[in-house]
Amino acid sequence: MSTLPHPTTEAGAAGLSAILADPSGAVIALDFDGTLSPIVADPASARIHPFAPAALVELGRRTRAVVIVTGRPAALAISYGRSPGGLGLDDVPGLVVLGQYGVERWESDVVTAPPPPEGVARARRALPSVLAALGPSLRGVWVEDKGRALAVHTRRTPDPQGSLETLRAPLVSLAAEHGLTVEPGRFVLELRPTGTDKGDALGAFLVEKSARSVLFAGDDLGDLAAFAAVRGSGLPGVTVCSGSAEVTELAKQADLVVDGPSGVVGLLSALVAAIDGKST
Ligand SMILES: O=P(O)(O)OC[C@H]1O[C@H](O[C@H]2O[C@H](CO)[C@@H](O)[C@H](O)[C@H]2O)[C@H](O)[C@@H](O)[C@@H]1O
Repeated sequence: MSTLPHPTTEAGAAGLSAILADPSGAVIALDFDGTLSPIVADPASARIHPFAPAALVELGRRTRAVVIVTGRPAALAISYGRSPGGLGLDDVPGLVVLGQYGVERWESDVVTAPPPPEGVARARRALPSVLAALGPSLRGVWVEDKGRALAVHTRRTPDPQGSLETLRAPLVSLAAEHGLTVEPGRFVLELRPTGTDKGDALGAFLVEKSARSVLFAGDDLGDLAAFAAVRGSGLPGVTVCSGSAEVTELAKQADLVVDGPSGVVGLLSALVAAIDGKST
């Protein structure tokens, strides 16, 4: 028997009640890093929480849709979304991944996306000299090239927050010069195409699926747009914060705060049990 956590807001309580009363109309939407996948120092070593795929498979069988809304390339979320020797995200019935802040869509093993804007290639060429000009204080800064975006990470520098602040203004200028936007995250600043965010992606998905209710869980600043989309949809909905000491803004705006990815997985499992009438 698992216990379903209670939202602390009226809107969240109404959202959760609507999901439980009519699961076949519910969309369950989740961020990847920091929500389904514990934060690690090396982004290439990130892997989904081992119990997440099983819970999502069960939710996929009971709800309108499960969707991952992530800054990662969609195919990478699928690749990192497999538990060792177990189930993977691609086992979730009908799963859709909206990757790179909604620019890419993965569905039934096929990724669709427009070509990256030319500005990304220009920023890629200019970035090394921008970093070099900032000097040795940025030792440990690492650039993750995502094809249609460049993520500049500071987690592995001696002073991750200080390095982030040093980088902010030069990267904002570089982005502006090449028609890109800067997406701030957990010890990362991403240069990515303008024009869409997680809120646009989730909002359009809810319409596409004729959703009657929604739950969205995230952990980082880029997830605030998805929180706004839940409220802006006019549907009963629950916003969930995968809590951490690194980001506090999301918890202030969430209907429910849980303890990181393990708390999210506990919530998803309890939701399955509650839908089946088996939770406390
Ligand atoms: O939208 P998300 O699924 O949350 O992806 C956002 C970014 O997450 C990744 O970076 C974060 O997770 C890393 C692995 O745990 C961590 O090392 C890093 O400090 C975090 O910022 C990813 O590397 C980015 O590409 C994503 O856009």
